[in-house]
Amino acid sequence: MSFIEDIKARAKSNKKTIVLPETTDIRTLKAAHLVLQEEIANVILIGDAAEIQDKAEGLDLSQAEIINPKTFEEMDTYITELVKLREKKGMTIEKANQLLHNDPLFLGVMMVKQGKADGMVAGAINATADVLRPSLQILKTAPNTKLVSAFFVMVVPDCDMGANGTFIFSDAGLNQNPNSEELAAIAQSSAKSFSQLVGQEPVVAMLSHSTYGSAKHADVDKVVEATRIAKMEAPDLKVDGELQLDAAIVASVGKAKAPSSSVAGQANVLIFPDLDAGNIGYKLVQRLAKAEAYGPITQGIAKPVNDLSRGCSAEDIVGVVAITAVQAQ
Ligand SMILES: CC(C)(COP(=O)(O)OP(=O)(O)OC[C@H]1O[C@@H](n2cnc3c(N)ncnc32)[C@H](O)[C@@H]1OP(=O)(O)O)[C@@H](O)C(=O)NCCC(=O)NCCS
Ligand SMILES: CC(=O)OP(=O)(O)O
Repeated sequence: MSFIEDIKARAKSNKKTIVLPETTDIRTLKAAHLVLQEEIANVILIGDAAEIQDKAEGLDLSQAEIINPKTFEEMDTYITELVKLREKKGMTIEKANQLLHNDPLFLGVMMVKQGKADGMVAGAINATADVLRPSLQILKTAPNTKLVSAFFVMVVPDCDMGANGTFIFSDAGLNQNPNSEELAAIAQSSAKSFSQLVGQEPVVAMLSHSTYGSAKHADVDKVVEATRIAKMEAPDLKVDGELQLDAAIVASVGKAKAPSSSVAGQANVLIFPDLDAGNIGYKLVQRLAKAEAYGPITQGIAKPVNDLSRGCSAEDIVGVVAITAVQAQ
């Protein structure tokens, strides 16, 4: 069974409700149709029912719950709750009323907060910052978590590296220039996400342009320190660095460049030194190696809200919905 078939089967076995706020986007409506047809999750769509049906011509959305902000009966409660949550940050009844009526991303996140939905997926037409900011502000980090970060599950065709071609690339979506402590936290969260989603032992490489001291620079020092912290905080985790990408995933190169490392050549969780590297890296592998790329999936957030690339397909959205449903179980 492929990675995504396994995730879909797990989602079906304990069905959750996922809200999709971007209903002016046809890929989102196609994805909703497929999610309902494959019985992966229950779906809530935000918008005007007549407009959605019009746009979704030929698609069967009869099983979706459509919520129009203008007529949503719980709106007053949501406004009061949002004010309570963000009063200290300047939220007023007027602002909450404005946001919840006019910004489906805020209404979707509040549905997750209030337990009406188990998770949200958006980002097909909104930039990552706009998708993640409401969830960071309203849902906050999960207990015992320092930092929310975002990863991609990459499934590379015809590849015997990683877990038979499956990898986590992290952080590829959220933290722009993580320091050593933050990189160590991203490594530990990503290892847990790999175990949860892929079901195999994580082998974590802290990536750099240097392997075991082959280059000298402050950027290298940051990764060396992050590796030290990750090893100290998670002594049972297979984690090593600093490693170049080839030393991390190609057995023969790993042996040549870092012969004493038990991670080199075996890594399936790749921790990038900053968001430039992570975001460019995942897009290179997706576009040139034709890998499936699911994400950005968030980790460390109190309830699952996941993002998409604006370049996503309807099938990508279905995959992220299934992953979100599994995270919610
Ligand atoms: C996500 C992002 C918008 C957060 O930015 P920000 O400037 O910190 O946003 P805000 O200051 O409005 O912070 C919102 C809240 O989230 C919290 N927060 C921000 N980043 C966080 C993180 N990584 N983990 C946990 N909480 C975080 C802040 O503490 C703040 O909480 P508060 O309002 O209760 O005090 C920003 O990190 C970003 O733009 N990242 C890059 C996204 C991107 O473009 N990716 C490339 C494409 S995938
Ligand atoms: C994840 C990502 O890069 O998102 P977008 O392509 O929408 O900027």
